[in-house]
Amino acid sequence: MIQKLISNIQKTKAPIVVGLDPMMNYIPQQVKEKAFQEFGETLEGAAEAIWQYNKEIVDCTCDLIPAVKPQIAMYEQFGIEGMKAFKKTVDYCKSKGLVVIGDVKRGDIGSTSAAYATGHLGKVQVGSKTYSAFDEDFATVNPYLGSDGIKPFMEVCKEEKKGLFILVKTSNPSSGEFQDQLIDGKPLYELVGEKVAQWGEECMGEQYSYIGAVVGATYPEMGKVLRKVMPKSYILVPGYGAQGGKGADLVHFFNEDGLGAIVNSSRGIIAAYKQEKYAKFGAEHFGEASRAAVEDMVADINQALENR
Ligand SMILES: O=c1ccn([C@@H]2O[C@H](COP(=O)(O)O)[C@@H](O)[C@H]2O)c(=O)[nH]1
Repeated sequence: MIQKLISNIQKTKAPIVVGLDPMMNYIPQQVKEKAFQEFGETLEGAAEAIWQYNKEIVDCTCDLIPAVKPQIAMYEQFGIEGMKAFKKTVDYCKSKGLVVIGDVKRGDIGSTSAAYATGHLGKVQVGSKTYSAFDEDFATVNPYLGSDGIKPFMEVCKEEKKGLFILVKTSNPSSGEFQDQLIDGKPLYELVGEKVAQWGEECMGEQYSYIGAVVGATYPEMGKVLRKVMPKSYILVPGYGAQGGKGADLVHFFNEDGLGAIVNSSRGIIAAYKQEKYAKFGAEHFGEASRAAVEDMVADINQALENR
């Protein structure tokens, strides 16, 4: 799957991922009204609105982008109906040739991690039959329970040719409270980065490992260090746009080959129609506003890479 991600990035010349984080207040009124007319103001109605909103954004952007990152929390809050919209979104994006990164941030004791890995990346056994439940291509994983929480995910990735992005240095303002703590003079995020590089060696694709890392765009200096610590790991970089990250901050997340990083923007793309810059599209043409925001993001990052 890492090879498909790289080939999609090369084909589109867009080292970006669109975050499908469909919060209700981003969904235009006309989409919600139509869904509520059909299903009422119910969890099913909310899930239908999410699905229609995602579908329009994907239809308007899929030829420009290599991958999407649905954030499971935005679906899970609507219970089973929300999870059905999550699954429908995953399947639809895959049918459009996109790589799907499930932002699920799982990780637990070994036996529980094994079940998470089966559900999101693997196949579950039911009697004599097996089923792929959610079937994303990559999943985000929290490493802070240690190796036994990660190994079951790695095993499933090896079997299924899927991949992981392991949280190393997150983009949020308080990520340093724990992640920057020094242990024998080294910050914890660097130790986790070293571990990711080690795990990655066991899981090599042709050029890059299918065990990648998450490093926030909001910490470019740390990104520069971590790029060197994990030379063969793809870095998923959230924090562009709504959290303040810009193309110029991101050049050191990439390797000299122009590969090695994929930058996420969620609100900046899916709610672009609410920004002054894209207001001309109006809520009616929210998908076209997202398309314009994708074009601008790709140009910003590629220009920064050309000028480095
Ligand atoms: O360190 C991290 C890890 C994950 N995220 C997720 O990425 C998106 C960011 O959304 P924006 O709207 O582009 O800010 C969201 O799903 C987060 O849960 C992150 O931001 N930082």
